[in-house]
Amino acid sequence: MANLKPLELKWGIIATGRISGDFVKDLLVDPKTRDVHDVTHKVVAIGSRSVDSAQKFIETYIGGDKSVKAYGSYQGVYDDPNVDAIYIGTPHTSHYENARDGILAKKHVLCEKPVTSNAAELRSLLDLAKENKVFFMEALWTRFQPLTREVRRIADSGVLGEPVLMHADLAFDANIDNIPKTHRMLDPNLGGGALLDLGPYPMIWAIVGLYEHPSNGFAGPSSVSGAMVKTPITGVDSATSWTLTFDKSGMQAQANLTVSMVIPSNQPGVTIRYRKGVIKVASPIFCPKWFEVQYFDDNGNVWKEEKRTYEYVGSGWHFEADEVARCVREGKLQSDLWGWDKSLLEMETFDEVRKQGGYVYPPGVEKVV
Ligand SMILES: NC(=O)C1=CN([C@@H]2O[C@H](COP(=O)(O)OP(=O)(O)OC[C@H]3O[C@@H](n4cnc5c(N)ncnc54)[C@H](OP(=O)(O)O)[C@@H]3O)[C@@H](O)[C@H]2O)C=CC1
Ligand SMILES: O=C1OC[C@@H](O)[C@H](O)[C@H]1O
Repeated sequence: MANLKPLELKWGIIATGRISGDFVKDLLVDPKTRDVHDVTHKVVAIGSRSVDSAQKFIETYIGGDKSVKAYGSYQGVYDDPNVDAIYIGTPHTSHYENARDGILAKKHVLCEKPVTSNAAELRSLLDLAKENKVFFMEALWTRFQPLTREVRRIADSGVLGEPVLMHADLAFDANIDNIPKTHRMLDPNLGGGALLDLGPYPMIWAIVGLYEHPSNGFAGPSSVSGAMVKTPITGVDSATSWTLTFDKSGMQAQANLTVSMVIPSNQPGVTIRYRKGVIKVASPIFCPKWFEVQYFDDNGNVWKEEKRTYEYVGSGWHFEADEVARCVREGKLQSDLWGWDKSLLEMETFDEVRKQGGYVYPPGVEKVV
């Protein structure tokens, strides 16, 4: 790797909201600060519904760099021959159309979470990515952070035995009594609610902890059971709980997952309980900075404990960007770490939990059913 000339991936950014700014700040961090020498990133185009917003974004985040093109439409970015890959930072319910248009223009795509509004939209995008031979990935940034890779390595080593039970929780206070009903967290037309916005994070930990565990062998859950609390403000879920049972291939384990957008604390994080120990991952679970492992003796007493902490320049979104660049360099259509099967498991789970919870999108939201 270190001997290769670094690949410079040229990015076009779709939308100028909060997460696009966070992502671009991380793209501009020198990869060497995280010991990455095989890929680099360059932002070459910004697309917005308003050219003024695109220009303002360039001034705010890219120091007014005149070489970056500002477009008053997303299509301008898709059509720009200088763009290799697009990053989609629009609300959930636009992801399908933005990704489709980008793929049809033969751009590689990194699309924010949740990747689509439902599993049918995602399946349609995966077919299109295959047909057009472009890389496609949901921006589940947590999966690429060094902490998550290390949790996987320890679990894979077998030292903790099989997983049995896990809990992953993410909550924050979205101030729903005071934001407009048209805000993306509240508006069902924008896929509002806790499940779609926060649910990808408990899911990534269930996938890392149970689905990916060697004794499960990537078998899907045998059951999904969920319940929702709906806010009277717009009817979207303010809190949701769901349970996944993994017992199709020898391992017998359950994930209990919870999200809320009305609690101002994101404790308790993630706990994965194995037959011979436990891994506790700190909150916030989308970008934890430490985890600890307890090792049990034959009587279930702790005989060893260790804690690992992580620090790096930037906020943690650059690791997913590095993964995109490496996959593009290798001609891959999907990532080994967050492949299409995982986004599909996430979206199929959300479809089922919404069905059980009685959350029906308004007509026209789902572009593929
Ligand atoms: N990975 C992470 O850590 C995070 C991921 N996210 C994900 O990113 C996506 C965007 O979230 P966030 O940045 O907070 O949202 P914002 O509301 O801050 O920004 C969304 C942007 O999308 C564009 N847009 C296009 N259509 C619409 C529409 N109908 N209504 C509003 N905006 C629209 C706008 O950009 P323009 O005017 O330039 O076209 C807008 O600025 C969500 O899917 C969310 O789940 C969000 C936060 C953190
Ligand atoms: O991805 C996210 O992570 C952090 C939350 O604040 C945000 O609402 C969500 O979109």
